[in-house]
Amino acid sequence: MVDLLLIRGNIFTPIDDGKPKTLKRMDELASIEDGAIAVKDGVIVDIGKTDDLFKKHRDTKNIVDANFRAVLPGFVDPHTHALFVGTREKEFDMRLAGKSYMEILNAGGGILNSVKRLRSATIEQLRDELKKRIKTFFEYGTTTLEVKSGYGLDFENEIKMLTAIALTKKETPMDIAATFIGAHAIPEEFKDKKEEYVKLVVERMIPYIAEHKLAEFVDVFCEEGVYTPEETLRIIEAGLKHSLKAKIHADEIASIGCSELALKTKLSSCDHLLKIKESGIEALKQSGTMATLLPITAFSLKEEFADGRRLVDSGVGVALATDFNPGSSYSESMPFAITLAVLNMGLTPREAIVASTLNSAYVLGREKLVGSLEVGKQADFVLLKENSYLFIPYHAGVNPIYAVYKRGERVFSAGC
Ligand SMILES: N=CN[C@@H](CCC(=O)O)C(=O)O
Ligand SMILES: [Zn+2]
Repeated sequence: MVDLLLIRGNIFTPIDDGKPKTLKRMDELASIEDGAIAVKDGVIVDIGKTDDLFKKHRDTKNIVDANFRAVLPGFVDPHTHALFVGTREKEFDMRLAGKSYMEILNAGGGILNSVKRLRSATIEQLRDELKKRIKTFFEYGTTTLEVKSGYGLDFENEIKMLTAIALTKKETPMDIAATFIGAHAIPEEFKDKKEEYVKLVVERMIPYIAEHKLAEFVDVFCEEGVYTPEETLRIIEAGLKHSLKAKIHADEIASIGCSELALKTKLSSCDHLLKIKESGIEALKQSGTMATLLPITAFSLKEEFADGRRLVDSGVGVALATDFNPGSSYSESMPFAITLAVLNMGLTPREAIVASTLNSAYVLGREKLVGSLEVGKQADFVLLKENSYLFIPYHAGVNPIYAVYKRGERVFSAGC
């Protein structure tokens, strides 16, 4: 007997054929009108037409009627800074008045503002902050989430952040991928001795984090005035040597050769890419590195959006993420990211869904578990209020999510 039978859904899903979706394949969603999904032990064991599945599994006690709502894979958000203390709405106001993101950071605000507050928090406070935010992520349909460190910027506080993430993982059904980004800014105390800090990251933090399995990924803010491509490469190579996977923030504010690193080392993803040049696109394409685009950040910073259309047409695998953080993107909403990607980055609605599910599962190395609704994958799915995924960008600015299931258990319902 199955544990759950979802019936009468309009199912839309990418079909996983063993590699990230690129080019025309990114614009394809399989659909089952009046479809059903059978779930056993949190995993999809059958999927097809309601009539067929109902005959086979009608003895189950748990039947959910989707009432012809759209059913999609749960969103996979592969880039967030969701663990922080305190918001930065005053900086938002300063940006509206004309100050730039980098001016605020260079004056000791921005990321460094969040660092001051994080350092005085306990692990338990951090865990509670993250748990609270995970509730909101579920409400907006995210069922797999990357969370970065990067507001500690010293050994003790980076480890504290990653320990809080590990603690949270035990207390939530959300699947969390932890990323170490000790090189997220230059700590104030290392302002004039960045090389010493890079050494600390490479020689002390990475080996400790890898040994204690506190992170899956290493990340670097590769940017003008922050970490150079050379420093980034050293940090990434140290992470890879210790069996972490690697990703970088690249070409967000200036193009200084960061995405081009994809040709020199093994990166799971280059993220942001607002200012990517042809050489960067070529590097991603040749190396098969994914591009993770963060449209809410461009929107909040009032910057020109990354050219998603050009990246897709060049054959690069594109994923979408919220970049949720207290500075440049204070939104947990993947539906909002999808809306902006469709309206401002030139992606089709289908490409934006694939970028938020299967392609982002590839970025996090979870493609065998999540990202599509297929037999053998986790029963992570969302029911929309309406009958088509098109309502996500079309009915913009409202939450399109009706219910969310993680491993076959309901974790959010709009009615409750
Ligand atoms: N650009 C660097 N890091 C984050 C912002 C973090 C913050 O401002 O707190 C980003 O991806 O946008
Ligand atoms: Zn980021």
